[in-house]
Amino acid sequence: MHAAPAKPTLYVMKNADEVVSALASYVLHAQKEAVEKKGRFTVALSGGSLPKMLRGLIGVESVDWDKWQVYYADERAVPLDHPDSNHGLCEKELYSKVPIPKENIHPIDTTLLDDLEELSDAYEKALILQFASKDSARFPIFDLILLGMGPDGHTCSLFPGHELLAEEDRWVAYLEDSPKPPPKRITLTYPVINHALRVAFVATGAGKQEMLSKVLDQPELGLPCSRVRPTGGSVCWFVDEDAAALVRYERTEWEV
Ligand SMILES: O=C1O[C@H](COP(=O)(O)O)[C@@H](O)[C@H](O)[C@H]1O
Repeated sequence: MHAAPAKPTLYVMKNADEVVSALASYVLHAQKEAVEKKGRFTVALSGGSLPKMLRGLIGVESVDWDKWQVYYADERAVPLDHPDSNHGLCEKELYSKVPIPKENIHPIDTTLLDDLEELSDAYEKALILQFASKDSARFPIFDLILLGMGPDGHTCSLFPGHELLAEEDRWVAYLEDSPKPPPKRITLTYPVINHALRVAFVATGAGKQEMLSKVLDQPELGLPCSRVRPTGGSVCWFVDEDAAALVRYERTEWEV
């Protein structure tokens, strides 16, 4: 029998700083559980506003950085030092400030930037190496996927109305028509996101109010963020009061 898709849990904090510390405890808990069970912690990070929100982990002794294996929930097809690179942003906001081994970070292969099919296939192969063969595991099971919510309700590089919302087979897909620049990107697909053990969204600020209410209060709209419903895992939202101002969805008290 298949597990039912998880219902989102909503944690609302007073402000962005409280989101940062709640998120740090949540990530640490996920890390501890994963390392105890498997000796490693597989994480997919987003770009945008997310990397900065991980600052609560910087300088924390109980983070086992050498056990982290970091991938990207989505990436832009640009060189790693380009201002649009999600990897570049994570480097600036996180990796440069913590002792994470370079070999545990898995960026895209920038020799393949001219051929997006090759680029996404190569990223899928990198996942296969980490998570066993594609034949033995239908989809990889990340310990944690950290996501943001764009102003149009997109997450990863899965945009409203885009054909990739219907992808059922590939682990990593590409697009050349992202409505948000840059147009060329690769992204994890829903089957991968919805097989993760934990998925956490982070959204702060009044600019996210309307979209957050649509995503949580009107899932029937089918916005990309609303389609994140892991089966066998959990999905939660870490937001601040500014972002949650219009949301009617039930809140859950955050317990450290
Ligand atoms: O283009 C992207 O946007 C989303 C959302 O960004 P945010 O700045 O509104 O948090 C991000 O999660 C994704 O990784 C990125 O490529």
